[in-house]
Amino acid sequence: MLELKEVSLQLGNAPDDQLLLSELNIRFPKKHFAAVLGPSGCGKSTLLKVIAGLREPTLGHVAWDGRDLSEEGDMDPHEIGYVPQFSIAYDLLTVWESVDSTLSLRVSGLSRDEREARLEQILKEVGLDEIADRQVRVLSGGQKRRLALALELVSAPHLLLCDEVTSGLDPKAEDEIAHLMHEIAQGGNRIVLSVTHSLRHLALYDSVVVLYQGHLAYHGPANHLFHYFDVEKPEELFPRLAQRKPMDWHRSWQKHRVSYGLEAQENVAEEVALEEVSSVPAQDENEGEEHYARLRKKARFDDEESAAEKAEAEKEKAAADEKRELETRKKLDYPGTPSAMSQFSILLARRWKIFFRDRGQLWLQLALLFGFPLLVVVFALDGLPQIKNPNGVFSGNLYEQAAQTMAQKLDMMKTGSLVSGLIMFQVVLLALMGSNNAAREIAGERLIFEKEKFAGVRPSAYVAYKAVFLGVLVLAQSGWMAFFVNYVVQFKGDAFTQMMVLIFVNAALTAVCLALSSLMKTAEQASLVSIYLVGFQLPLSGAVLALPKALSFFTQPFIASYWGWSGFIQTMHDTRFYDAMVNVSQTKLAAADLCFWVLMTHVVLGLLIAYMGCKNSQWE
Ligand SMILES: Nc1ncnc2c1ncn2[C@@H]1O[C@H](COP(=O)(O)OP(=O)(O)OP(=O)(O)O)[C@@H](O)[C@H]1O
Repeated sequence: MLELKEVSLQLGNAPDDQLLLSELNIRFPKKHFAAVLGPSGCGKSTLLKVIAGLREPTLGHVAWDGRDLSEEGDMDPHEIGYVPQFSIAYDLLTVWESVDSTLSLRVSGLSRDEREARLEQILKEVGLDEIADRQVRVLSGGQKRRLALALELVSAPHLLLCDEVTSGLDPKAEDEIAHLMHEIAQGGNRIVLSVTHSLRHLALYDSVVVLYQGHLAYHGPANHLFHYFDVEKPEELFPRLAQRKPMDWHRSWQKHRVSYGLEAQENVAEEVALEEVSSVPAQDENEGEEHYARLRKKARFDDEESAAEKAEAEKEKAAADEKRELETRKKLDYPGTPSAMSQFSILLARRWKIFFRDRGQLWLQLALLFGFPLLVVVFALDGLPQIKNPNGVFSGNLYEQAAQTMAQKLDMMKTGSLVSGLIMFQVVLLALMGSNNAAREIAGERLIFEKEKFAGVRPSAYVAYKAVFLGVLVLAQSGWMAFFVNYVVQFKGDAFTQMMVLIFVNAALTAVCLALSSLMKTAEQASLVSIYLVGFQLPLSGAVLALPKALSFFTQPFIASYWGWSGFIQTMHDTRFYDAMVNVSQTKLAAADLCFWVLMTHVVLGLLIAYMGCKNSQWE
């Protein structure tokens, strides 16, 4: 039994702040399919979120089987399924892969055969078994809704919350999905709540909840609905609601709930009600009450015998359902949620699959990987002989030798400037790659992640897999950049340390952009902020123009390219370019060790913030 007791939700603390839900008292028995209806913005989705534990009620509480969820903790992820309004599957995975990865992420301990049998059964149940190998991106709207339901069925939840699962579908697809939800409610011993705008399938629902501006205007059998609101056609319901104040509907329902609510259904045989319900408007309170009292009495005497038989049959069926449910649960619940390590490897394998299937992203990565180092080399071509062999041999008389020394110093200045510029160029390009790697990584799939987190995926497993996936990209990008550029240009100094510096710069920007990605609401926002961050790397590094001291004191710690550039130049400390590079830039270089420490701090802080960003909920 799901029970809402005096549930209210207010946006702020002030008395006149918007009230999204007001003193809701609703009970749903097991094996129940209920519709949540109401005009747009009346609080239907908010109600589902409160039940799901995604939003805390300001007052009142939600209880499941007598357990107060606000005091004794939310339901376990496997107990509850939530189908949100947005798509929760990756376009590039097939139907089978989507359900398979969700099952693996949510339920542990199944053998390969058991998993396959379970997958086949679920896909059959939702009618997707014929198109199991089709990619999500080519599914129709109705098929996507079926898939969303399939993803929730993997853990056989006791409570399934569906937020506008039928909206935007053509009438045939809408019919099919509504029937499917009905079957899901009947087949398992579960409660299915469906938020909907559609009044087309009222006969399918065991009960209908009508909300009006956060107030409960009705919760009872569908066949009493029109009578209660004194309307004849479904389309008259919402205009009818608008004729009274939300509080009046609330009060009216308080008065009539015993006559019209689910309690009334228990007493009044459905056929009698359907047959005899005449137009008794809700406002004619006394007449309405008497009418229903008469109906209840008649129904009790007429159907006493058949009601007893019916109750017996229902009891038997419920026991059989319970047994079947228990058997499924033995397999699905008790093994528990997979460990963080298993979730990590499932998520990582899935990410690589999507990465290699996303042709656009793959080509872009390859273009950056090979194109950027080539670009650096092109800029180095003119100065290559000097970089490779800076030592000239002087000849001639003293005057000529002095002129040669002067010319060599000028050359050295130019070469030093070129080398410093090439180092900064590499650093900035790697910063750009870092931002391209990570900016969309979390924000671009935030709602899918929120959904998976709700279903039991740990933020630690999620951030760890992102770190490893992006780490591989960083190693490939920085490793190849360092190797290729050094091979052609032949920088002096320790090549390995230079490669490490480049890896750390890329990793620092990748981690920081991942953190931004976890904090931003949309992928576009995250990309924009990350691009600004990269754009400021060059001017604020001090490599081109020396910064005012006061400014550099505040900005330098955050500018990874300064530390990368500085650290790289320090590897050439013993070469003849060093002084030239230092003189050209006029910016004080940091010690090599310090550069590594600061870059490492960027990486660690970036990942830490990404973790905290992922822990925070971002459903809105
Ligand atoms: N975090 C929030 N801040 C401000 N207003 C909010 C917030 N969450 C919900 N609301 C407001 O609460 C009201 C109810 O929103 P909700 O999404 O529950 O409505 P709904 O009945 O599901 O609407 P629809 O049928 O259009 O999806 C709306 O007016 C919405 O703007």
